[in-house]
Amino acid sequence: MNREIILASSSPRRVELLKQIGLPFRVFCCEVDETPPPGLNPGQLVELLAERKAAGIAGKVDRGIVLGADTVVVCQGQLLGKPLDAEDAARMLGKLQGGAHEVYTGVALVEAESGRRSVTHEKTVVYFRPLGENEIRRYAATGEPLDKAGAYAVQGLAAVFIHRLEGCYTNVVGLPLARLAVMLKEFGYEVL
Ligand SMILES: Cc1cn([C@H]2C[C@H](O)[C@@H](COP(=O)(O)OP(=O)(O)OP(=O)(O)O)O2)c(=O)[nH]c1=O
Repeated sequence: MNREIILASSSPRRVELLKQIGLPFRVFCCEVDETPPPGLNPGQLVELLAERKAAGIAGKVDRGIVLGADTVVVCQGQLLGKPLDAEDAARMLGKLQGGAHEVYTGVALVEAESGRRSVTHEKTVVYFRPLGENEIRRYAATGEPLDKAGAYAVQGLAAVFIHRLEGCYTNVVGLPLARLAVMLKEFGYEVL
């Protein structure tokens, strides 16, 4: 029988993605220190933060598989987290428009009983069409960008900005589901 999955995330997008594949799970999240040590590349950074989130909860529960994740956007070598406000969102979107950028999501599984861990990340390349200043300003004013890495939601209104994507779509939303299924299988957990 499959063990309980505990999602160590406050992200409603990750909740929706897990529901999409019919996994029974509960949410248990706590604040973790998201300040990274210097010198990490984006893949190492998202893995570290995903692992911190999962390990923090695994220490608080008796049993189950704890899932942590973290998403960042990288544009021309620069890391874009969540925007501070609409103005910051417009600045980020100005960088993203008319070109390609990468979205990295780190995924960590920690088995509470044994402490066994599996950590990895996935990268997707996203292409924005050129955007006008008014379009950027109006999108920033919708509020959609505010809690999203890189100041956009591919699953929302920003779908009209994205003309091409290389790699896993759900990775951009915040959790690479195909990768997750493979990781869970290593823990003896069958999604199907
Ligand atoms: C690029 C992109 C990001 N995002 C979201 C996914 C993540 O929820 C968020 C990045 O922030 P994260 O720090 O990865 O996650 P979170 O703060 O929402 O939740 P928690 O730390 O509790 O796990 O941006 C989208 O929803 N759509 C997109 O297209």
